Amino acid sequence: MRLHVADHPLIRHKVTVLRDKNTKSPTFRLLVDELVTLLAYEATRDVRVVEREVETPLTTTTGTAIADPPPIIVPILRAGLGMLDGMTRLLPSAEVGFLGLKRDEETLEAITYANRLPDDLTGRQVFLIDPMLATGGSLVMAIEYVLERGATDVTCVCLLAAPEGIAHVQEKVGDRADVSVVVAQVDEKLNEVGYIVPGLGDAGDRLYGIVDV
Ligand SMILES: O=P(O)(O)OC[C@H]1O[C@H](OP(=O)(O)OP(=O)(O)O)[C@H](O)[C@@H]1O
Ligand SMILES: O=c1cc[nH]c(=O)[nH]1
Ligand SMILES: [Mg+2]
Repeated sequence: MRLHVADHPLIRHKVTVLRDKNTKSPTFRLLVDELVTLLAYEATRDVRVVEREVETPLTTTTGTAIADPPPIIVPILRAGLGMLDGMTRLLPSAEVGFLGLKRDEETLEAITYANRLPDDLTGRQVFLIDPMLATGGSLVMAIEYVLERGATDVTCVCLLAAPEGIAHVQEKVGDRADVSVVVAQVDEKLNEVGYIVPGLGDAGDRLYGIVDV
């Protein structure tokens, strides 16, 4: 697994406002969207492309186009939905699949409750989006899900990660070079109930305002 931690003052500034417990859902949603745009720039560095001829007003030259079939973006519901618009803005030709995972807050194990993805993902490039990588259980489940269906290039885009979660993903994925994690910031640790510290709380609740769904 490859790990890329974005290190940019604008990203740090926006994450700081996200962390603030007084930041309300409308601002939180806006900031998540802006952060995805900044992170997606790095996360799409290896997006598959082909050469494409283009006629300028002066001549013909060789340019670049997103390859076909296009990548598949998979938001991990609920919180990952907050990152979807930002990703599709940069990759408008991408297809979108959905994976609903909910962490059991007692056992900290992820449970799948929804799946709207093709069974056959042979050779496809997939972008998994979820703001929080805590124990890593949810992300590992999502990565295994798409790899088992044949995906060959998986990029995970997260906002905050705990070192424990990164280690867990690393252990499960091993040295596969076609799985990468791009994250805005790596936090200090997980607390005793599996929350990222300092973190930002429950990303789904903060995005959508509903607690305990
Ligand atoms: O790394 P983990 O320990 O698995 O935790 C991270 C997961 O927890 C959050 O989702 P949650 O289960 O709260 O669902 P939600 O998006 O519906 O709030 C988050 O969006 C991740 O999917
Ligand atoms: O800190 C955490 C951990 C899991 N899920 C969240 O939304 N936040
Ligand atoms: Mg949640």
